[in-house]
Amino acid sequence: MARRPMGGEEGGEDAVEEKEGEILTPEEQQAAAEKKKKRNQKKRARAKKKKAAAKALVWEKAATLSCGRESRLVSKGNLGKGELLWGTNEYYLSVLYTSHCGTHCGACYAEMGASKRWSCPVCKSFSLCEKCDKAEVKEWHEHECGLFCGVPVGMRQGDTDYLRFVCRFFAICCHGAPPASLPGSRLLSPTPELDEVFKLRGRGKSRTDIRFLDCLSTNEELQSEDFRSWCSNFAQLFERHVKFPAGYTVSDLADLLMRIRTNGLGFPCSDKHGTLGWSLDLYASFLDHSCSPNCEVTMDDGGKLLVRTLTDIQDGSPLLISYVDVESRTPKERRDHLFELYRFRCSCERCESGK
Ligand SMILES: C[S@@+](CC[C@H](N)C(=O)[O-])C[C@H]1O[C@@H](n2cnc3c(N)ncnc32)[C@H](O)[C@@H]1O
Repeated sequence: MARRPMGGEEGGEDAVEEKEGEILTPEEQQAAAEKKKKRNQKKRARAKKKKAAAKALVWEKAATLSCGRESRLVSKGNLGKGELLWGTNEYYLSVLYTSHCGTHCGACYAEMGASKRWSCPVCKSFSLCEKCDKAEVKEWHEHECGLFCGVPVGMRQGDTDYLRFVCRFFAICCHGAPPASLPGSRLLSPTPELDEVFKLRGRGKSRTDIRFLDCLSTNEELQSEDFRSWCSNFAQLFERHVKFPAGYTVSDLADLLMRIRTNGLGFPCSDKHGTLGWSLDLYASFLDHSCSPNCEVTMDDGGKLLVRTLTDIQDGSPLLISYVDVESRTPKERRDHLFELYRFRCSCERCESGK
């Protein structure tokens, strides 16, 4: 029987079919309405997905990754003071400081207080607030929890930031990215511009699917002998107790620990808010430091990492944040502090001019 489209463009999503020249029976009307409802649901889901993808890529509108031996983010177009450049929790791998594990939610990082709902009875290092207490989060946490509890008790005592970070990283390598309600759900998304950095830095084959971690610098020659041997001992001990992702070696892990120290971003990354923990972020970890920054990184209540401009910025200028509180320190104290924490000698304009 010939059909004609109704309600919308010919053959379009909203088309409801009816028999030509006939009045539809109530059953047919109901079936047509059902069909239309389903089509609209699909359409809305597609639009939502598209919107989420556009939102996640918002940084691309504001910045370009300039690749080379030194890589950095530079502005794309002129930017105004106070502009939000990007904000998402989907691209970072993070941990709370050990002292905050029982007081802050392990998914959104909000302080829990009375809203604390769940604490992992096995590792006792991961809690969830009422909002984030979801089955899929607990299920995914079991992967990292199993790794954490597989190492000797001595390794789990005291400060466990590095250990928890490595457990989360291994869990992602072996079991895939966390669900959307945990940070880092898009860490395994393809990032062609990072492939470019990777190639330019001559790092050979990527060790894991979280490629940006291989791109970041280790500043190995500037690390202290003590820290280098700590990294190497940690990696060897870890290997004795935990199965490594295929192709990943003890020396890859020792390098990762150095990268954490050199590139870890405290969040919220400003001394006035205090720091809850730290992360390595696929994009923000390519922001260079300046003692007179033009951007700042903070975190919102839902755990999104926000990058905002502090000044007007001209097209093609580097986007610069301050890794430490600079105003309360003399130039020498600033430089020493940066070296102590991040192992690099600051060569920003302000330091070069001795101010
Ligand atoms: C978080 S990364 C930023 C991305 C980095 N430029 C890269 O190529 O991977 C931090 C590293 O960048 C370099 N860096 C950032 N800001 C700097 C500055 N003001 N002076 C000298 N080196 C800097 C240092 O090597 C530092 O360890």
